[in-house]
Amino acid sequence: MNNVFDNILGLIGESPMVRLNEVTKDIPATILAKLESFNPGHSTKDRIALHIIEQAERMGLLKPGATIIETTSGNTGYSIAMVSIIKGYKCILSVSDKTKAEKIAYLKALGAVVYICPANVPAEDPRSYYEVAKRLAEETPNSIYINQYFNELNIEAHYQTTGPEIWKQTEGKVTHLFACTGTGGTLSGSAKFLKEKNPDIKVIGVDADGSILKTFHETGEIDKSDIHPYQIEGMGKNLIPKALLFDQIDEFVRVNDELAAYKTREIALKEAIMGGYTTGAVVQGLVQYAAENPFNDTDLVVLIFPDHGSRYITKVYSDEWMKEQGFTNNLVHNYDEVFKTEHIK
Ligand SMILES: Cc1ncc(COP(=O)(O)O)c(C=O)c1O
Repeated sequence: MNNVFDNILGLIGESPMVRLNEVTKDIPATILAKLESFNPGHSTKDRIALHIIEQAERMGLLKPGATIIETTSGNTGYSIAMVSIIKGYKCILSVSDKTKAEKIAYLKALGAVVYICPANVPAEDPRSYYEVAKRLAEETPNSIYINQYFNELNIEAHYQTTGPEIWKQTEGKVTHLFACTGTGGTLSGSAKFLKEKNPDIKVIGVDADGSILKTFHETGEIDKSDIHPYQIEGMGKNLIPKALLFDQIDEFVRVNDELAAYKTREIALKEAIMGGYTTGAVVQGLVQYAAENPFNDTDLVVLIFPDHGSRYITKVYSDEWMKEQGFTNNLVHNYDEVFKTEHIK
């Protein structure tokens, strides 16, 4: 039999790449997007969920009927819930209240128990999703806490899969790698592998306006004045994750909610790739970087597109949501022309 798998987990990894032809056409380099939405859980987080859970099994930490606990903005939760079903574990997730209802519905559809916690409290506040997950892990017998922000297996998952895939897919010709950083695992693990192959590869992290990561990379200091609420889910942080290897990253660019939102919509309209909000953010990061650091036609740039747009239907893909945010100053599209819906009565 060909292309047949024992269960859904067999489909994790080996995500395809697609050339961007329109949204980056002013940049002379070859730009390839690695589409992590082709994982069965529709995001890059399938890789870490499978790797961390299987590593825990190998170490004898997971007994039958165990409970797996995690903090997540949605994607990691979906992936853990998916792996838990196939492997017979229970799954408890604490999520931020920035997470849209449809993302939570996805988690519940896969049998997860979900705790919704306030986003805009310090990480050490007992109501934060970090602290809630920690408490639940302490209170629940026969449980493990994945702790993706502080788990080095998060980096290892990408070191063993995403990095080698990028090397193989580009036949070793990749010159630049861009990814949004949340836990930092995707970029750190991929970068570590790729820089071992070729130390000249430039690695650029995309941070959120409202997050401390870019300043920390440049100064080694946490600047609390950087911190403010923002809308993009899954990237940027108000703490320093251990899964982020700052020394593997050459530079950070910081993108804001508004420009990332326009770019997400533009990618859907011009490339027919309906990515999540951080898909727009990574392309926006490339555009900003390219304005300061010109590329040439021998450069081969890989962008990680972390997840699928179906999880953002009531957010960045909702015209009403865009207008509520004040994101109406779109230089690329005329809202009335492009975002028009006609009702025939
Ligand atoms: C939508 C989305 N994009 C990007 C990222 C960043 O990936 P990483 O945590 O590996 O840095 C995440 C992580 O939570 C995410 O959910």
